[in-house]
Amino acid sequence: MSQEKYILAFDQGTTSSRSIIFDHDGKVVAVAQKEFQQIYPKPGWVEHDPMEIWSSQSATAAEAISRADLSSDSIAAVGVTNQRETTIVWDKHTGKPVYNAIVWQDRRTADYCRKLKEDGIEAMVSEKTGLRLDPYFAGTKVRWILENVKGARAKAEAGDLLFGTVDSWLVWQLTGHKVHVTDITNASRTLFYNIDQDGWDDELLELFNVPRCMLPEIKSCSEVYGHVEKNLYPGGAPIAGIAGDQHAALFGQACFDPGMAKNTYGTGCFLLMNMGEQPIRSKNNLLTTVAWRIGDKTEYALEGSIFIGGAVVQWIRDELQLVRTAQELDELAATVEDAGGLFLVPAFAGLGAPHWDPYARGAAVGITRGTNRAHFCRAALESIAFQSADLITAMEKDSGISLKELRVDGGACKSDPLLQFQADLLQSEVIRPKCIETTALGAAYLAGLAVGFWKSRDAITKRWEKDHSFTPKRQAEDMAPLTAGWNKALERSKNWEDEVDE
Ligand SMILES: Nc1ncnc2c1ncn2[C@@H]1O[C@H](COP(=O)(O)OP(=O)(O)O)[C@@H](O)[C@H]1O
Ligand SMILES: O=P(O)(O)OC[C@H](O)CO
Repeated sequence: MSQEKYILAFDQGTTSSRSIIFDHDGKVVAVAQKEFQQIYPKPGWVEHDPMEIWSSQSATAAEAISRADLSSDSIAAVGVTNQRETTIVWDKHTGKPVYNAIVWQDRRTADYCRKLKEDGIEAMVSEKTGLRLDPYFAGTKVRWILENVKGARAKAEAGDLLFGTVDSWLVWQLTGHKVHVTDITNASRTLFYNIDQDGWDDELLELFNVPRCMLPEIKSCSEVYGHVEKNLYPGGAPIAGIAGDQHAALFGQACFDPGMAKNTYGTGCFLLMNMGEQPIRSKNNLLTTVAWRIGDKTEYALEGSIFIGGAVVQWIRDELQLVRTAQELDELAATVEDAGGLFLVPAFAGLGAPHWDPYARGAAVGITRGTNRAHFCRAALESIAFQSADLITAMEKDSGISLKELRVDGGACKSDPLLQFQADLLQSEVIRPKCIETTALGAAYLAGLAVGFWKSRDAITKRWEKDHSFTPKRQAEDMAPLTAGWNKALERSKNWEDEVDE
């Protein structure tokens, strides 16, 4: 067994839990991954079982440690990164969740958000939080649980229930129900966090009718929060880094200077641009979010969030069953030059930035007698790139920066046809790094910095390595009609559902 030290990152994503062990060079030593059940109780609703989130995550930790043939004491620190906004409420005495986790994609609070908007509340909420009144964020989900789960409100008010995003839930479990914390990036996605005053906001808590005593303590992204219980893996290791997955990916991509941006092509797509030490407000329907806090220094980012990215590939594979694997979809998409006039708008969970329409639903338009399987595959990949390009247009307007290069990561960035089309649409360079597990890597770096495993950000910048660069092959004027077609298709998908609540 090795005597060297390593960092273990817990990457709790929307569709799977992963544990990845990194060495001092930031190289992957072992990976273990476990998918878990997606629960769709009604159209527009998405839930996870919090106990399965925990059991899948802890099982992968044990498996990764065993695959690398390490003992728990070889782990210098643990970093935690997570699907954000997904909301869990549990009983602090029994440790049992009072309801399933309500997932970030869940639209059940759309009508409530609409009512608040009609009451003219959104400007106040956006001003305080940098977010929007959209079912995406945790706040209205917590309220839904308190309103709809029998006995929950009374228990919450008596101080018997705790709320947490997935990071809080994992740390609570890892520490044997002792530590109830969150980090500032996850806090900044709740609708309870005041971005200027840097703390939970009483006016917002009152608006959503959520007792303050349920909330976790807000911490930085890189410090020791507690230690893993002895009977768990890796027993005794310090938990020393926490960040929401998109913030961790920005860190893992070494986007440390203002203007540097990354796009993660996972279940959804999330584009973040480092904005430095000022929380710049978007005028183009993006979000202002905390990039990270290390020590006393907080840095901010502008974010564009797309709800369905790589998930459209899964949909083609699992629901339409046009292909057996994502790789087959890439290969088939590469057999045609274009989508033959087909546009697919995967608004399955409404539209996120920059449209923010929880009532939008998926649309496929431009179908002709000649439309075939390959066109569907190609249109699916193109839809991911079109949505991302919409974010970049908004971000360039907000930041005044014309993006010269985009760093990419996440499962779907393995797709060459997707990244080539993205470069053509953006007319800029799209760069895939050697390590595309940048989310886990970012969490590992945050944990490693806290315990002195790595000394500085320079050490991280030096370790970032390019794998492949996609440069535009088509002219801007060739792409313009495609963008026009996409915009027409988008309009067809908007404002489709009338009601989302029960
Ligand atoms: N070769 C590929 N081409 C296109 N999409 C892919 C490919 N491989 C994986 N994906 C997509 O990547 C997504 C998974 O990425 P991942 O970063 O693991 O997601 P998450 O962290 O959101 O669970 C899936 O939606 C899958 O369809
Ligand atoms: O699980 P992912 O990687 O799709 O990320 C989900 C996001 O954090 C939701 O905001």
